Amino acid sequence: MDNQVKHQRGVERDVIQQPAAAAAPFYLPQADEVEIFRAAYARRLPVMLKGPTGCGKTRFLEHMAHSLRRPLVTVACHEDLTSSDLVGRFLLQGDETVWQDGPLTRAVKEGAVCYLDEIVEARTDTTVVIHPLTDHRRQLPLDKKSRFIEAHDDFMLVISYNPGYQTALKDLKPSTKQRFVGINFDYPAEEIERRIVAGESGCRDEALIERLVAAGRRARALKEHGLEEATSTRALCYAAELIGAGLSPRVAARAAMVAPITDDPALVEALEEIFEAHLGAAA
Ligand SMILES: Nc1ncnc2c1ncn2[C@@H]1O[C@H](COP(=O)(O)OP(=O)(O)OP(=O)(O)O)[C@@H](O)[C@H]1O
Repeated sequence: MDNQVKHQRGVERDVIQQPAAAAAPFYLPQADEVEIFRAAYARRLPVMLKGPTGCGKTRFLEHMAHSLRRPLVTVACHEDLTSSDLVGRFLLQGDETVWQDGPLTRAVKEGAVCYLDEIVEARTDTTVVIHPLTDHRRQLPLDKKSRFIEAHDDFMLVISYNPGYQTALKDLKPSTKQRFVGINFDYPAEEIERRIVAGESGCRDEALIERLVAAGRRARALKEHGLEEATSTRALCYAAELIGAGLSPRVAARAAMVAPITDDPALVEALEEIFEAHLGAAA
């Protein structure tokens, strides 16, 4: 992707996406998320995208950043991520010590949308640096340089939060959560999910899409019966892609929606039964 520049130093896997002239990434709205996001952006309020894995949060933000013509800086947060990874640090270059901005600092300076994906995973000191950015101050503290920087007028902070993943030990503090406008996401309604799967995979066989999505949705219900991870819209899109690449629907469903999520023999059997009922025998 030539509109993406990967920065490997400072923080792993943060990605800057410049708004390309091409069409916005395909995104089908589920409810009023586009209106809420636009209103929040108009007032530069920080936003929290809440919802389970693979339900469209990242795609939504890519779409919104593109339509608002803002660059998008994405940081996949992880348990070793510290505030210095976000803000920046002094690095030794030859005999010199030079300051290198982290992805959050770059976004604050350039007026980008900064997406901290699963910030709850990061070290708690990261929430300290985002607090002054989320209120009227719109400032980023650079402790190591003993100063604050003012956010660019167009800067916006967005975090994601998966309510299913939190534990008593690992959760955002209420005082952090209430600094954000929350937008709820879930797996889309069936008709919308069919259109997403068809749109993403390019599959024109409506009957097949209908059966595949119906099967995925039944499999999703097994989350209530011990499946750790629900069958996501992403997994359904993968299955449709595999079918497009020549696999039989059953084999594609197994590869995209069974193997990655469970090894439990009883659950595998239950999933296989669902896919056989909807998609026929494996070829
Ligand atoms: N409303 C939608 N419109 C278009 N595509 C969608 C939509 N929802 C989901 N998808 C498809 O599902 C895939 C996964 O969505 P996405 O990566 O946005 O999920 P996510 O909620 O950010 O997941 P995670 O929490 O795991 O990061 C997308 O790449 C896209 O193919």
